[in-house]
Amino acid sequence: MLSAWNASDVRAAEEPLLAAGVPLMERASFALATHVLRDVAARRGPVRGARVVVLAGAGNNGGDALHAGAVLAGRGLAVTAVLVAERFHVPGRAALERAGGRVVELFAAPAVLSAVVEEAARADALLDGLVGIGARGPLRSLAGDVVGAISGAVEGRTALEIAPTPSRGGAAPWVVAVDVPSGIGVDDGAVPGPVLAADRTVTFGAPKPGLLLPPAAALTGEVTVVDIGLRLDGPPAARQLEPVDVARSWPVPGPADHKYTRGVVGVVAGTATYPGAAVLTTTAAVRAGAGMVRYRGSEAVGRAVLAARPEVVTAAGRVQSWVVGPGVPGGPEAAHAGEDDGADDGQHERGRAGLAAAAGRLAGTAGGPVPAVVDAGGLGLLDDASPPWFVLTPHAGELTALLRSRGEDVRRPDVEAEPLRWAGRAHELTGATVLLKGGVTVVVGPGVAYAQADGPGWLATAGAGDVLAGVLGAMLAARSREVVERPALAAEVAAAAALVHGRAAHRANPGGPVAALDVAHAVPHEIAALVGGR
Ligand SMILES: NC(=O)C1=CN([C@@H]2O[C@H](COP(=O)(O)OP(=O)(O)OC[C@H]3O[C@@H](n4cnc5c(N)ncnc54)[C@H](O)[C@@H]3O)[C@@H](O)[C@H]2O)[C@@H](O)CC1
Ligand SMILES: [K+]
Repeated sequence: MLSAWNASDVRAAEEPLLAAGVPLMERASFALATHVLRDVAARRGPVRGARVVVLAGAGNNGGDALHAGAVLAGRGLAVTAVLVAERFHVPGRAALERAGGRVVELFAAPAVLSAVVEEAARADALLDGLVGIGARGPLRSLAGDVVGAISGAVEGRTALEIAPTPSRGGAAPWVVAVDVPSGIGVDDGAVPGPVLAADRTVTFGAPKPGLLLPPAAALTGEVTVVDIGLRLDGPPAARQLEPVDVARSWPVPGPADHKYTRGVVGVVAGTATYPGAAVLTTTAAVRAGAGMVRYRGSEAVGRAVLAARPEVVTAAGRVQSWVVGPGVPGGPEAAHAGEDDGADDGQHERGRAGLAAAAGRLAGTAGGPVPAVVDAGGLGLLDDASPPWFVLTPHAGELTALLRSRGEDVRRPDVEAEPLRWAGRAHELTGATVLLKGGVTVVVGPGVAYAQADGPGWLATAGAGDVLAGVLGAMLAARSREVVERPALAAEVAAAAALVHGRAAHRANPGGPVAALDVAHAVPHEIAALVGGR
């Protein structure tokens, strides 16, 4: 698992070490230079004579970059450091000059900006050391100008574009972000202004949340964490599950298991007009290893489900997790406006009953509360307060509607600009765990947040969300009681489902388009690969 800490926690961890004279900057800058050398060697062959431009800001981030530049100059690379602020890291500059590096005082002669941009565009490597964890807001003054101008000039790179893959060839410089790409929201992943998209981010001590969270996560390139000896003890601000975490916690059945110990998923999804969502959700739940899948929606849809998946049963009975809402019309706004016009095929009533059972509020149900996945039309069926073992799975549009229905003045672009903040707000307002779907999936539960970037862009296709709901339903059913008892566990399971779903999409058709049903069919193979490696 990757754990990310906020800037203030990293600073607090640095303080005692700095007070004790531990050479943190030497450690950081030496490791940074080592990674730059390795990358330049891999791309260019000989490193001697390779051209490096170092963008250095006023603080210690600039210090790291200048000291790394000094190491590179000492190895025979041609290093030019560009100082954007009158205040600069004095020992860093001195080290660089001693090693034979050249310094351009852009702050003293802003007119040389175009020459700087030209040199940067022709460089083999570009180090972005403008600001690190001391950044406040969008890049200002010359730092902003230089990033805007270089982004415009460097082939195929705009300030806000998705980071190119490390295999990107051509003449463009290899961009290495020092600690973080300068100008991102270090704690929240915001991109409030120009940011130079990096090919690699070398981050010190621990990942920062902004490296994992969208939208900034798209600008980091490969993230390399350098251990400089910091001890971070408190809870991380954001986490990212890795395959090994999911493999370790996957409930592999033993000889004593039967379908009820493995978990029964109850599904209310689809309508007679749109039965596909029900087929996808139930198929995914079956494929993800549910002990049993009960389709509890309308009869007409049930026939389509049974035709596709004869393993599914439609009779009432014990359920260990509910999946309510995929392919059911009506979201939060429709429900708020009292629009329940019958086009839902009676699914709203069935969904409400499922959610009431899951909340433990249905008279006469044995077994107590169980987890629930609440998707699409199910989101409009929620009560004012939900338990944390309900996992809401909106995309940005649905989350916006949910928030607006609860009095927040927010629009979709706001949610897209700050997904963690708004998923967190929805968690606060509803009490439920919130999984916000997107290129990077953000999950917020009580005291925990996850950011999962496991799937290809191809996964943005109709039906993919229905498959995720089914996979998550099966995973929640397998750990039903535990999820109800441990408030933060639903978020971990939801993040794990996002990982399995994303990796199954890669597996379904590596590098190419994927269809939702193919993703569902790839799920068992992905699970086998995961648990086979543990
Ligand atoms: N404390 C230490 O000794 C260590 C610090 N490290 C490095 O130091 C960095 C943090 O250093 P600092 O605390 O000096 O802060 P930064 O270097 O991140 O930035 C602070 C400086 O940038 C300017 N600035 C802030 N926001 C700006 C904006 N939006 N536009 C333009 N300029 C802006 C400020 O005027 C300030 O002078 C880390 O990210 C890391 O790279 C590492 O070397 C590890 C050890
Ligand atoms: K930086």
